[in-house]
Amino acid sequence: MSDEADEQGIKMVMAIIRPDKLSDVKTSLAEAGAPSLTVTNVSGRGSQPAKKGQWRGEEYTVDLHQKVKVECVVADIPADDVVDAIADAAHTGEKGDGKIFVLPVESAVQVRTGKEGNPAV
Ligand SMILES: Nc1ncnc2c1ncn2[C@@H]1O[C@H](COP(=O)(O)OP(=O)(O)OP(=O)(O)O)[C@@H](O)[C@H]1O
Repeated sequence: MSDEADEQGIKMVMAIIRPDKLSDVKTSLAEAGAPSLTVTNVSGRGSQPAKKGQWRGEEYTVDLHQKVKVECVVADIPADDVVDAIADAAHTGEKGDGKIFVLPVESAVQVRTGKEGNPAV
């Protein structure tokens, strides 16, 4: 474990990314040594402009965009490394690339073994 990871405790890196970047992000996380993750389909709003459409002559606005939420909890790997891995893989430079948040995690339990804390992650 690196000194940085030793001091950080358990962190959750939560990223909202483009769905079509999920595959690259998974590869990047595995290469960074953080292959475990949870993925959820979400919709959300940032600065990405709303989309206008028409249905049966009526105009409608879609202000929520389809995104993917990736949650990755780490203890032995610096959260910064995980953030970099996701940011590199998810970047296009266009509006709507998403955001990454880092949250402290109070505790963790591995259900199968009953291990707690860092070893559970
Ligand atoms: N402050 C926030 N709180 C919660 N979710 C957010 C927040 N900002 C962005 N998101 C989520 O991230 C998704 C992508 O955001 P988006 O990339 O549009 O953010 P932005 O940084 O405001 O804009 P851009 O990268 O286009 O300049 C949103 O659809 C939303 O799900």
